[in-house]
Amino acid sequence: MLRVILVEPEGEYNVGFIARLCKNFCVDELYIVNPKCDLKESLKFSAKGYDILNNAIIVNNFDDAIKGLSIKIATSSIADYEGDILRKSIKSWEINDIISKADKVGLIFGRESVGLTREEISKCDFLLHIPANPEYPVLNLSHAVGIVLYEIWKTKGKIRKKYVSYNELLLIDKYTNILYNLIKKTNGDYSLYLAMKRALFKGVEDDEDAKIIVSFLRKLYNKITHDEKE
Ligand SMILES: C[S@@+](CC[C@H](N)C(=O)[O-])C[C@H]1O[C@@H](n2cnc3c(N)ncnc32)[C@H](O)[C@@H]1O
Repeated sequence: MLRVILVEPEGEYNVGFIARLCKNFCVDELYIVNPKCDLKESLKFSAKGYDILNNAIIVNNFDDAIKGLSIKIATSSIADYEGDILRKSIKSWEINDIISKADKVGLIFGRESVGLTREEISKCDFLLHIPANPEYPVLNLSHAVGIVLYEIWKTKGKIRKKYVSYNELLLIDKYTNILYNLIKKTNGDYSLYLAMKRALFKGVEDDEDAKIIVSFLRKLYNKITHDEKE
C-alpha cells in the first residue's frame, strides 16, 4: 500500500498535477494535511486523477496523516549536512530497498515555500533526497513527487518483497525510543534515536552510522552497569 501525503500544499496546480501522478503510478491513497489552496481549483489540473483528488483524505494535522504506516519517508531538497543526522538522506534510487520491507508506505512531501519542519521529519523513519544541481537542488513539488513515484514504479514486480509487518516495525520503533529515553542527555537531540532506528530498519551503512550505533550501545551499557552497581 502506497500513500502520498502532501503537507499544507499551497499551489492549486501542484495538487492537481500530483493527483494525476497518483493515478499514473497507481498510488493507493492521497492524504492532504491542512491544504492552503482551493482543492476545487486543483481539480482543473488533475486530468484523469480527478477521482483520486475527489477521494483524497483531508486531515488537520500531520500525526493523523501518518497513522497506520509501517514506513514513513519524508522528502527534502535540504540534505546531508555533516553532523546533522536528521538530514542524512537516502537517495531517490535507494527507496525500493527500503520500501520492499514494508507493507504500508508513506511518502511525505512538504510545503512549496518552506518544505517540512524538522519536527515533521523527525516523526518519519527516513529522509529522501533527489540529488540535483548542488547550487539549486530545489525541485517543484509535483516534479519531486513524479520522480519518486517513477523510481518506485520502475522496479514494480522486480523486487521480491520481504515484508516486516506493521506491528513489528512499530515495536522496533517503540523499544528504540524507550531505550533512547533512558540514555538521552538533552531533550532536543534525537539523533541517537533516529540513527539507531534507521540502522535497525536498513542496516549500518557507513562509519558515521556505525559510530552513532556504538555510542548508543555504549551509553546503554554504561546505564545498565551503573544502575546495577547502585
Ligand atoms: C519547493 S520544495 C520546498 C523547498 C524546501 N526548502 C525543502 O525542504 O525542500 C517543496 C517540496 O518538494 C520536495 N522536494 C523538492 N526538491 C526536492 C529534492 N531535491 N529532493 C527531495 N524532495 C524535494 C520536498 O517534499 C519539498 O518539501
